Amino acid sequence: MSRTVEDYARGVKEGSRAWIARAITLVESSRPDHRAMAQRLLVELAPLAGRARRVGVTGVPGVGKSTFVDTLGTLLTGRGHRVAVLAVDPSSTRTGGSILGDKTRMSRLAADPAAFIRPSPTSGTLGGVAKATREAMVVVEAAGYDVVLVETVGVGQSETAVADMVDTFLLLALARTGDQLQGIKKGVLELADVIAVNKADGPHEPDARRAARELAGALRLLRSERTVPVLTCSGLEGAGMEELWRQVVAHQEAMEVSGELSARRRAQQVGWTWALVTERLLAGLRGHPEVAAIAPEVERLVQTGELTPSLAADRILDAFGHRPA
Ligand SMILES: Nc1nc2c(ncn2[C@@H]2O[C@H](COP(=O)(O)OP(=O)(O)OP(=O)(O)O)[C@@H](O)[C@H]2O)c(=O)[nH]1
Repeated sequence: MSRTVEDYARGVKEGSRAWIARAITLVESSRPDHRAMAQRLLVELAPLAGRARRVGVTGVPGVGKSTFVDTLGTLLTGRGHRVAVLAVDPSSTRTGGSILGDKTRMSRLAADPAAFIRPSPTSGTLGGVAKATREAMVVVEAAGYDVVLVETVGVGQSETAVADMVDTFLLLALARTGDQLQGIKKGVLELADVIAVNKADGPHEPDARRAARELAGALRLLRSERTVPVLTCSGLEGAGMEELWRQVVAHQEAMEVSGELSARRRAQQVGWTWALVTERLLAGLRGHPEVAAIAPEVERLVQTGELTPSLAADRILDAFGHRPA
């Protein structure tokens, strides 16, 4: 018997883990009939979504994201929250396997009935992966998860994609000797709402504190318009985690008071709409038979220098039938 949108909606609303997982698989699917069902499901679930704290977590591989999310998530479920962990890992589309959101690396949370972990979708472009994660967020929120942690690793534009879907963007950093900003992309620093130097434990603690001070100083020069809290924490031992969550909540409460939170979410929805338009236009262009028919020859002519890239672009857009004025 085939599943109906009503089956999915009922299962998700009841908080059934199996139905939540199936619903996310549905929104990840690129099959046209699945896509149509997924959109109907999302319309059904949307009124129940939007009440969670949405937090992005980024940091270079090795910074300890899995351990951190495991500890933070466990702290929060211990306080009665229901925590969903999602991930955006565009590299998984190439390797076919997502490390982010891997349950075996979040052993406590994986066994926690108040938590739901979903690894990154592994098909499509960053745009496609981000779309699926955004829609998965609607599913988990409708199912009653009131904290959504979205993990990402700094590949390509993935941090921007995640910052565009959360309320608070948290950057995990490591204490390094010398230039503390080395290895952290400037663009990521600009996106961060809260920064924590992780692995501040044992013999590393003084280094981590020093790194946090230096980072805070550097940020004041970089971003004079608002102060970003720079803390230290240990995902492994738990030190600093409560204070870190307090700062995340403080960031969101300040935004709620100023009206910025709803403005941010509205702007994200509009930005998201245009991202979808771009994504679909590009997919339409690539799949267009006349474009496909001339593309190899146009590319050859560009390579031999017989056609300039600009004239080549005109030809491709002509074939698509959408040459801009
Ligand atoms: N001392 C210390 N080590 C940590 C801490 N958190 C993680 N580690 C260690 O750092 C290594 C990497 O940790 P993971 O949690 O797997 O994180 P990751 O490599 O960033 O992996 P991703 O989840 O892909 O980001 C492991 O050997 C952990 O034991 C911490 O707070 N303190």
